[in-house]
Amino acid sequence: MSEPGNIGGFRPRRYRTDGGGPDFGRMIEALRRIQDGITAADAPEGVVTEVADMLEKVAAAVEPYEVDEEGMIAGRRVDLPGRGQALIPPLEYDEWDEDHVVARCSMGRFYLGANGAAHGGVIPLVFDEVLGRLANTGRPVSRTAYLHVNFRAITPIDAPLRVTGTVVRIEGRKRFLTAALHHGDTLCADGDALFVALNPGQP
Ligand SMILES: CCCCC/C=C\C/C=C\C/C=C\C/C=C\CCCC(=O)SCCNC(=O)CCNC(=O)[C@H](O)C(C)(C)COP(=O)(O)OP(=O)(O)OC[C@H]1O[C@@H](n2cnc3c(N)ncnc32)[C@H](O)[C@@H]1OP(=O)(O)O
Repeated sequence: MSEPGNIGGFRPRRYRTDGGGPDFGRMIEALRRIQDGITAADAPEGVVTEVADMLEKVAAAVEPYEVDEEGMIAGRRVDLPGRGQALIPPLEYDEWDEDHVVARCSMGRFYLGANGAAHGGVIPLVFDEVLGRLANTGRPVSRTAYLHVNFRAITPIDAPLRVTGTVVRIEGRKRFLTAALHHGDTLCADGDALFVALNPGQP
């Protein structure tokens, strides 16, 4: 299923149209490979130097095109895995409505904590992303007031994971949601969150 086109009143900016245009998704996919590849590598000195030179050239190529937040593409391409923001693991959504969401993802070496387990910080990131978008689906924009996470079992990297999110109840501006992360039948983590709808003018 493709991701919904209008979330919480935000119209995602689509840089590439059917008529062509820059392939932003390909660039972010390459960046994700770089993140995973560099994290996993123990390369010889010549390769490290060569890669550092290339990355400095990459940085110099994009820096002249810096725009303010309104003009940004990363994080706004809701049709791309992880919204085209390389911090967020590449989430693919299978089910989505105003009450629940089911998504898949796999976390590469970039997200490794230790001993094959994902870093504990990435799981709240995934929950905040999935629940934040669910909380804002068909509703005015809200922000996370709290997000409580229970780590039930290690979350393996390079393995298929399933993320579910549910809207439990809504009380005025307050939206209470729960999330779960599974690897097969194993519950790796669950959590509950409060999102509060923003008042006019609230950042
Ligand atoms: C989110 C915008 C993204 C924009 C991106 C643009 C385009 C991209 C396209 C699509 C993307 C779509 C979605 C984005 C995906 C993920 C979103 C992630 C969301 C976040 O990652 S966002 C960052 C982290 N987040 C913050 O940066 C919040 C900092 N914070 C505050 O901004 C305020 O703190 C606020 C607004 C939360 C509340 O402040 P406030 O002044 O408006 O309201 P107040 O304090 O009166 O609370 C009202 C009632 O909530 C209760 N309450 C409040 N806090 C509580 C707590 N902790 N525990 C228990 N109860 C609590 C009170 O007790 C009261 O309850 P009652 O009414 O019953 O008394």
